Amino acid sequence: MSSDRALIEVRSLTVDYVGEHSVARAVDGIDFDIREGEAFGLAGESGCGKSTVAFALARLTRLPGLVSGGQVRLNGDDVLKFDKARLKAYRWNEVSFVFQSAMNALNPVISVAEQIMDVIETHKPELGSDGARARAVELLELVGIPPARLDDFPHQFSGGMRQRICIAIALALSPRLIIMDEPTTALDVVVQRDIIEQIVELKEKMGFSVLFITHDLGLMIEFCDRIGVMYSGELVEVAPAEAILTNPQHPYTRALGNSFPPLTGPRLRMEGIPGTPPDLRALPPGCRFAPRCPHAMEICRVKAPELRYYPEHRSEAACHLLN
Ligand SMILES: Nc1ncnc2c1ncn2[C@@H]1O[C@H](COP(=O)(O)OP(=O)(O)OP(=O)(O)O)[C@@H](O)[C@H]1O
Repeated sequence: MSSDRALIEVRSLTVDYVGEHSVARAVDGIDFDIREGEAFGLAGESGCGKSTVAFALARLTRLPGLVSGGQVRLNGDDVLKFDKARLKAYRWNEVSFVFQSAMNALNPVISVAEQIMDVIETHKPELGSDGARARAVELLELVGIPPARLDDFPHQFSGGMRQRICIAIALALSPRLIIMDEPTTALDVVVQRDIIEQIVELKEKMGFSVLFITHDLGLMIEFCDRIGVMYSGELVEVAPAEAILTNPQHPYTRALGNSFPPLTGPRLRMEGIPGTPPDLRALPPGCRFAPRCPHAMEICRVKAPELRYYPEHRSEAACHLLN
């Protein structure tokens, strides 16, 4: 169950990719909260900045990427200002990650036991080797892998099982937030769904929050409590998943929804979104979606709309049409 209390508060987060001759602002001053126990999804077309946000939250931004402004607050402390020692405690203990390629990051010549225990022993040396092994057994059971396989090597597992092992490692220190960036994209649809259902179950049982990124909007709507829709480095709508599905406010959210197959009902012909997102180095004035928006008005081309809360729709949206 998610609460109304914020676990992570993102404020005016800005991330640039610095080139020799230009700067691309991949994330431009975004604000959102991830609440305790909630699954928060980030949606949007490829290149809109989702992974850049995930990396910034985890303090994993690397050059040419540069967090150039804003805050990521955990219990009021700014994660972006953590020193090395605090960062060590933050990673794995408070936040952990499962990326699409995570399963390939497992070392093929080191047993699963050692790889799980390594994370535990590094961060909780007081448990000792026996304690770490007992925890590893517990974790494998949690993600549905028979503990008898603890001493096997990654190559002896299927892709789906390797990804479950990565989830077990991410859960090892009972973090409060797990960042999942396309965690199941490389897997077949049935395995994807199994794994996501298991994550939901674990989330309910253990109470952690999830930041979930996937190209599969249907899966996101099913799995997430709230969804933030990004376009061109900005959040254009933040709302409960159900509202994103049934009552989207921003024309981009609507267009995104129409470009995905429906969760249920007859198969319809999908409409792609005409046009392409703007070049981050040459953004249009006004609303960034205006050049592609079927409803664009004069004001949209000159004045950028602000993200505002519309209680009647339970949605925050940035669109002049709503004013
Ligand atoms: N290392 C980099 N150097 C320069 N630009 C980058 C770099 N990484 C990402 N970008 C740019 O930043 C923008 C945001 O990229 P990001 O990967 O965060 O988007 P995304 O929404 O996660 O996309 P996808 O769904 O394809 O993963 C894109 O325009 C991308 O080209």
